Amino acid sequence: MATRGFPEGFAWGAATASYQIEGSVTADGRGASIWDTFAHTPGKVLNGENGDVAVDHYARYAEDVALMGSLGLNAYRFSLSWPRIQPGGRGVNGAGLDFYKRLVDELLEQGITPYATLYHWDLPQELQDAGGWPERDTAYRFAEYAQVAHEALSDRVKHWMTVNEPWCAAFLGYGSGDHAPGLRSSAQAVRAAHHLLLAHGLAAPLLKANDCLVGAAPNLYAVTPVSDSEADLDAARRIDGLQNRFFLDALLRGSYPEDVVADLEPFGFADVVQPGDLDLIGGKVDFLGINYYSRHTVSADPDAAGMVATSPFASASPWPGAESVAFVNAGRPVTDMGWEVDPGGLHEILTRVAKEYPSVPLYITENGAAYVDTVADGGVDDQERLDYIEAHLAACHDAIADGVPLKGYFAWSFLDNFEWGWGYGKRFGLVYVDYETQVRIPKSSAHWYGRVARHNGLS
Ligand SMILES: N=[N+]=NCCCCNC(=O)[C@@H]1[C@H]2[C@H](O)[C@@H](O)[C@H](O)[C@@H](CO)[C@@H]12
Repeated sequence: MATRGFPEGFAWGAATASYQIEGSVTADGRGASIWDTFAHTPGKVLNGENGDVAVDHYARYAEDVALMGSLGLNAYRFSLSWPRIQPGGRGVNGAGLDFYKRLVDELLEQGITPYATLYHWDLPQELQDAGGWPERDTAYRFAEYAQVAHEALSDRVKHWMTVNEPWCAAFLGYGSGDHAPGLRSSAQAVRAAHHLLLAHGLAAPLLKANDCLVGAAPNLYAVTPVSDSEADLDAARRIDGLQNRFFLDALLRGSYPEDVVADLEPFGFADVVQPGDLDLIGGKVDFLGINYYSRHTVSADPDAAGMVATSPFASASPWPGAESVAFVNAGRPVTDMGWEVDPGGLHEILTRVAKEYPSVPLYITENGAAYVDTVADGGVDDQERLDYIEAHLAACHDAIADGVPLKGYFAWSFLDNFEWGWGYGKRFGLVYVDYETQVRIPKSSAHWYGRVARHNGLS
C-alpha cells in the first residue's frame, strides 16, 4: 500500500521516440529523416553510430509492450515517425501507419493507454531539402501529417502531443548544430522555433476531433543565477526567457515575452511572426507535457561559449540568447550526462507553471537519468537511477499536495536507446538492452517503478 498516494487514475508511464528505438529505417516504405542523414555524416555521432537498427523495436514491439504490461505500467508515450507515415513528407504510406495500428492494439490489449507524439525530431529529409523548420511551409506540411495520423489512429489514440522539445529541435538543430540537421545559424534557429510553434497551432484543432486531447512537450528548466549581481540576474532572465517563457507564453497565452523578442531582434525574429500566428498557437492545449531533467545555474561571462554539453562534439557556437552566458555546476551530484540532479527544480517548475499558467492539466512527459549500467548475475542494479526517479516522484507528490494539477509521469526512457549525439554511449532506460543481442533486461529501477505504478504511489 502506498503511504504517499497519487490521485486516482494517475498515468504511470515510460517514454520513447521513433528514431531512438525503432530501427528498420527502410522497411515498409519508410523514407529518410534528417536524423538518418545526420547520423550517417562522419563526426556527428559518437563512434559513428546511428539508428539503422537502434533497439529493433519495429520488429520487437509486441515483446516490449508485453514487458511494459508485466511490469505494471498503465501508460506509454511514443512518437510516430513522420517519414514512415509520409515518406518525403507527403502522401500516405499505409504500411507505415499499419505499424502504429499494431503497436496501439498491443498497448490496448495490455491495458496500457497510448500517448502519441507526432514530432520527436525526425523530419523527412525532403522537407529539410525544401528549407526545413526555418521555412514556414513546413508548418503546413506538419498539419497535413497530423491529419493523416489522426485519421488513422484517433479511434484508439486519444492523447496527442504535437511537438517534443521545440527548443532542442530549433536551437540544437539549427543554432548550435549539435543535433540534426546540424546547421549553425541563429537566424535560422529563431525561424525554426516560431514555425515549430506554428505547426503546433495549425495541427492542434485538427487533433481534438473524435474526442481527443492535445498537448505539447517542451523541455523546461529551473534557472538560477550564481549571484544576485545585475549581470548574473540578467543572464538568468535571458536563459529562463528563451528556454521556458518563450514556449510557455506562446503555447498557453498566445504571446511572446517582450524581453525575449528584444533579445532575439538581432536575429531577425520580428520578421518571422506573421499577423494571426500567435492567435493560432495560443490556448489550444488540453494539457501541457513538461520534460524536466535538471536546473541551469548561470553566470554572465563575456568569454563563455553559452553551451550546455548536448553532444560529445558540443560546438562552441552558442544558441541565440545564450551568448556570454556560462552554465556552471552548483556542486550537486551529476548524472552520466553531467546534468545536475535537482528534484527541487522539478517542484519549482511545476508550482511555477501551475501558478503563472493556471488551470492547464500537466504531465511530466519525460524525466530520467543516464548512469553507467553493469549486468551482473543476469540483472542490473541501477540504484542511482532508482534514487533519481524516486526523488523526482517525491517532488511530484509534493507539487500535487500544493495544488498542482499533475495527471501523470513518464520515465525517460523505457528502453536504453540511441541517445542522439552520444549514440549508444548513454543509457537512460528502465530496461537494459544488450546492443549485440537485443536482449532486454529490466533493471532494478524497472521492477521498483512497476510496483510504484501498481500501488499508485510511493512507500
Ligand atoms: N540548454 N540546454 N540543455 C541541454 C539540452 C539537451 C536537452 N535534451 C533533452 O531534453 C533530451 C530529451 C529528448 O526528448 C530525448 O529524446 C532524449 O533522449 C532525452 C535525454 O537526452 C532528453
